[in-house]
Amino acid sequence: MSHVIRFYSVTDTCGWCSNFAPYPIRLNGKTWPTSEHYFQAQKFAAPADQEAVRNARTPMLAARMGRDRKRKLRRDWESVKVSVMRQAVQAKFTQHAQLARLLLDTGEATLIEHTEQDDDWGDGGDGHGRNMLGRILMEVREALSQRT
Ligand SMILES: Nc1c(N[C@@H]2O[C@H](COP(=O)(O)O)[C@@H](O)[C@H]2O)[nH]c(=O)[nH]c1=O
Repeated sequence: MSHVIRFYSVTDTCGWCSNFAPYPIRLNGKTWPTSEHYFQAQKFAAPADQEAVRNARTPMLAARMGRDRKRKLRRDWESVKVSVMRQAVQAKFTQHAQLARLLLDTGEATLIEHTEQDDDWGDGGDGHGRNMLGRILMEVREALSQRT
């Protein structure tokens, strides 16, 4: 029977689903300490701003910098953010074989980022959220399962 997996904190069950999990990715010719660093840095057009986020000591600090509107958000962010997240998550799971295995081992389970903090990437705590991160993880799982 298919089941539901709710994740959020890196230390919880399926914490490796979180973008804060410590798995570096290579993208755009650089190494990013976590998929969160990459995602947050892409909010900015200025290379110096991107680099500052890439160098953040923790994913939480990267998220804080990415959310700080003292840096100038790129104008098209709302229209590109889902593809940026897809790119980050895809890189994470194709560049770490052990993560690809863990994701495939979730089978047909529904993956849900469960948090009251976020009703866009997460479920909003009570299921009203869009769960975009969970959906992208399931898309990436589907793509991995079709690889030969
Ligand atoms: N909102 C949230 C987390 N959610 C994560 O934040 C990222 C999206 O960031 P943004 O689009 O800037 O809100 C994405 O990786 C999502 O999974 N995490 C956390 O520790 N704390 C938070 O409050």
